[in-house]
Amino acid sequence: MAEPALLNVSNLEAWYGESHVLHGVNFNVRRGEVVTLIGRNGAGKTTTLRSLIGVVGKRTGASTYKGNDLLKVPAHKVARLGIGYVPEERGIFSRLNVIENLMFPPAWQSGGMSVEEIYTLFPNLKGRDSTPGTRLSGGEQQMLAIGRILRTGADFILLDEPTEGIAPVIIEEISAALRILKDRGMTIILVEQNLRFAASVADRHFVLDQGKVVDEISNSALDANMDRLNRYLGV
Ligand SMILES: Nc1ncnc2c1ncn2[C@@H]1O[C@H](COP(=O)(O)OP(=O)(O)OP(=O)(O)O)[C@@H](O)[C@H]1O
Repeated sequence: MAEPALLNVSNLEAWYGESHVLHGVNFNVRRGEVVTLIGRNGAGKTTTLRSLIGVVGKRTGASTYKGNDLLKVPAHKVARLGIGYVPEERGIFSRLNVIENLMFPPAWQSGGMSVEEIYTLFPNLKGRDSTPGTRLSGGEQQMLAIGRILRTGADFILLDEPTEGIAPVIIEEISAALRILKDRGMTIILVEQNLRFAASVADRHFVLDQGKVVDEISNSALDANMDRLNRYLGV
């Protein structure tokens, strides 16, 4: 029998105050998979990630993860389940240097990466311990934001637009790092607008439109479905 999904999101609805943003999101993620959420600006991709970790207003539906309904888990307890969130704005502290940023979150689970392993994964960070976090380039800050989460022992990573505003050469390095993490058994949900990058790491793509998942495309079928996808994206 097929292994049940690691995460099963069913009929997820979410609100910011009076504003009803998600209208019944359905998708699942298997252990060790990389899936993307793609869609136009405002489709609800970031809100879907934020709903999983409990930082929206109201949520309804269900989101089953390792036997827990995430919709019943308060935001401050989600990290203890091994879920790590890397927000689009990255959240690097300007008053802390690289190593202080890296050491900031507690290691919630055993099995997290050591600082050395993080520097092997992201060599740009090596030798930069005392550089203030915000002196790094955007791409290096993204590496630091991902590295910081890997140290906590999280094995399920929610990554919001890691390539936004980042130089192509660094995008390739992040893509290579994500493939290494996948080989190590990590499960990743990636919100992404850069289809080339998404295709370089993902197994499946879920298309969001107006607060719903309207399509699922396997990575191997991406090229054949480019016209359909571009219609969703309004390209
Ligand atoms: N804090 C908030 N308060 C009220 N409405 C919000 C808030 N954040 C987002 N929204 C609205 O919710 C909708 C979905 O936004 P969301 O950020 O999830 O979209 P997205 O698909 O991630 O797009 P983008 O790529 O632009 O971030 C949009 O209409 C947005 O204006």
